[in-house]
Amino acid sequence: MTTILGCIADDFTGATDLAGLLARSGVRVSLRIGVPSEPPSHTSPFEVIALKSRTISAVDAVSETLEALDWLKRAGAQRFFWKYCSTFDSTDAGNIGPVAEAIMDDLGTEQTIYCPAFPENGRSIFMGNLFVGQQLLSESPMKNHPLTPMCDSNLMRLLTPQVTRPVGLADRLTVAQGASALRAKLDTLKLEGVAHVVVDAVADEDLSVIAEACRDMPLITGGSAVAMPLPALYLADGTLSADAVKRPSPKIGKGTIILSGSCSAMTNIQVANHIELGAPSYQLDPLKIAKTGSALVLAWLAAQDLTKAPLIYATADATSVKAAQEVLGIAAAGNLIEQTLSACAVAARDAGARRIIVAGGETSGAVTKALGVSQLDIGAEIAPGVPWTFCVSGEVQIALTLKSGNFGAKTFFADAQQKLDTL
Ligand SMILES: Nc1ncnc2c1ncn2[C@@H]1O[C@H](COP(=O)(O)OP(=O)(O)OP(=O)(O)O)[C@@H](O)[C@H]1O
Ligand SMILES: O=C(O)[C@@H](O)C(=O)CO
Repeated sequence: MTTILGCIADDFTGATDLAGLLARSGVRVSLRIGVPSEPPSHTSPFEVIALKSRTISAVDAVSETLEALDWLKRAGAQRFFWKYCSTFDSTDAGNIGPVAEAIMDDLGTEQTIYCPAFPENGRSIFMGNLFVGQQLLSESPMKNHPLTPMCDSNLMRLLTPQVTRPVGLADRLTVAQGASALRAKLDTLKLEGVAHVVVDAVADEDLSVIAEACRDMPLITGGSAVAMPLPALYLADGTLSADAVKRPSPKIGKGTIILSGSCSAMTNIQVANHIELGAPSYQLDPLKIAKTGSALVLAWLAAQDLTKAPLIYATADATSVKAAQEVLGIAAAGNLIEQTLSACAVAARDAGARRIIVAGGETSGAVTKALGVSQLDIGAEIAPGVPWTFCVSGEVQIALTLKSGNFGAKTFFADAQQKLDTL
């Protein structure tokens, strides 16, 4: 089936988040891990390519994104979506702007929008400032993120140094007037030479207005939520045929492993809750692993009953993370954890785990690569932006969920298992 919307995400949990929100409409969504080496075949109307480009150099991020764009064009897509984090995570060098400009240049389009708002998960934008719940981004726990600490909340200020063309704002007062008013504002800004427009949104109704106003733009950029209304719009006008429905979920065995490399505030709560509920757990300490390697945790894992959903986690508070980073370096500490959790994922699968729950975007990127997964079918959502996915790893069918650091309820790990039992 021809691809209607080609999507590129800068991390793996972000990709499943986007795919899950698109799949809410009931349409088939396919997620590719990295740019497929094969030319497009058996494609879905919505294709999402997951990159791990959030924290790599802008030059590399641009080159990987353009490769993904080329594959999606060959799949038939004429409209594209560039997905980054709902908390606008980027390093000081910043990949979001350079990637957007490279896609715009390739498509020959003069303007795009930036809307990371995800109201269901507490991310809203007002007068260009991004909020997490009631806090400004820079005052939220995102200020302590291990890889991309966010110390400014103003999206225009964050974006301007990342791009070469002018940045502007379509504020909530315009969005509240509806799609025609927003389109008119975008046209005015375009005449003024504004290529990059941050668009305010504080509620799902705003996202519907934005999607309607921007649905024909060659490129939309943002968090997953602004893409959510698009399938219904494409179904309504016949761009998408009604037979593009999702496949039923396969039955998956009970063996489960939970791997958490996220240090977000929410994951810390979820890990604590799962331990309180009595699940077997093993805490990874980067400083110890640097000295002794992963043999100890692998031995612990080999002795576990996988039907009890054991949890292996590096999740820690900001002070412990900083202490490890000071000794090992930020990237090295992260890599060490990612490699260890990846080795645990493969060992657990080989020992019979068929349900693999991963917390953290970078962590998910590493684990998915180690599992050799290349394509995922998107199933039911466990929490907003976190779907179960189904894929083949090492010739066995597994269910995999990749949880964004801050997503999911306190009981997410139990919720995930229950959800699969009810499918
Ligand atoms: N105890 C620790 N000390 C130092 N670094 C750690 C520790 N635990 C995890 N890390 C690293 O911190 C990073 C966390 O990033 P990751 O993207 O996985 O989670 P997240 O940012 O919470 O998730 P998301 O990107 O989905 O919001 C990873 O590179 C991980 O290896
Ligand atoms: O948008 C979000 O918050 C998530 O999908 C994400 O990108 C986490 O890495």
